[in-house]
Amino acid sequence: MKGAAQDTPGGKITDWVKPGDPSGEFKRQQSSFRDCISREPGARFPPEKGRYHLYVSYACPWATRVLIARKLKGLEEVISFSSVHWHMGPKGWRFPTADDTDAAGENVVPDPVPGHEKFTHLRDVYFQANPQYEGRFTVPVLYDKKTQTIVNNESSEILRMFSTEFNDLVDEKHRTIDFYPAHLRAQIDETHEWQYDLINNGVYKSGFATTQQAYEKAVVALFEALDRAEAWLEKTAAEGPYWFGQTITEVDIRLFVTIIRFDPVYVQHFKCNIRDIRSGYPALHRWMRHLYWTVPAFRDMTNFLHIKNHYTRSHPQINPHGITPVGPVPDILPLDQEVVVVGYQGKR
Ligand SMILES: N[C@@H](CCC(=O)N[C@@H](CS)C(=O)NCC(=O)O)C(=O)O
Repeated sequence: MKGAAQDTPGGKITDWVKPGDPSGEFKRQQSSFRDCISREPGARFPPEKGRYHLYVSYACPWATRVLIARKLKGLEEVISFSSVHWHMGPKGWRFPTADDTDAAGENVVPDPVPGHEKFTHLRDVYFQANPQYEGRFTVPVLYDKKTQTIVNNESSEILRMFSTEFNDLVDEKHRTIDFYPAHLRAQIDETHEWQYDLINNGVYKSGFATTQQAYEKAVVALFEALDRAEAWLEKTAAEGPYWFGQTITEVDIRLFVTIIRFDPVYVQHFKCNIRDIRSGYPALHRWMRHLYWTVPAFRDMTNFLHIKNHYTRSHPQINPHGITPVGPVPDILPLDQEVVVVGYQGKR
């Protein structure tokens, strides 16, 4: 049986750093399913109401990117979704059961796709799509119910598909929303380049490092990138409230999901503690709270219960007893509550 002798075909699920790799550095694998839903005539996966299902975890920042986009684009009736349980065990993400009472949230349900009644773990979906699959069983997964396969499991690509490919199926108001508008593409690409590696993935590189050197390299680079983000938001505050002025773009969505997890989880669990957001980065803090408190898609798709429990109880190599810290209290401050800034003077 698949996975009987080991957690994944490549090793244990908690092997975030390859065993024996002396660098101690976390290296993220490439996503494997890279097909696209496309409006082009004759496309293998055309946009169609009710055809696709999105598997996510509320805990996961990559998955939350596409959940936010789905809602902002008014795709609730077009693409169904469900969330796995927040706990990731030796077999990876599992579907909640009727006995689970500790994972409240919209659509936190057993696999709802017809024909999947016996599926207990997300890995079952991966093996249905490819019985020889050898990669990690990650969320998000965009699944095609019609051909019973995975279309794509790379959040940045799913996010982009949601922005444009379903426009014929949504109303006028949502059709004009474009997270990757032509006039900003070059700037968006350039911003993704440093934010992905240093911030979105930087928190993981910091937290999963198994040598002091690998950790320090990642955490220092992460905070330099946060300084850069802070400087940009400070400089452009008058044009805001979003990263590029008046329009929500991919950059807001992709950066938000990391920054919202920062104080509740990354500061302590991933040792990203040179500063925190609330007392160290006033402009980022304001930008994040504005999105959370004034744009419902951001707030509705943020589930702190799943976020805090997942990280602290699914990484025994970091937190062997699985104790979830109570603070910070609250998880996010109110919109109008400014904090006296400590530490941040533009340099460490
Ligand atoms: N490149 C992927 C990364 C997704 C990813 O790493 N998801 C994590 C959760 S935050 C996951 O499912 N990990 C399970 C595993 O690696 O076993 C994307 O952006 O879609």
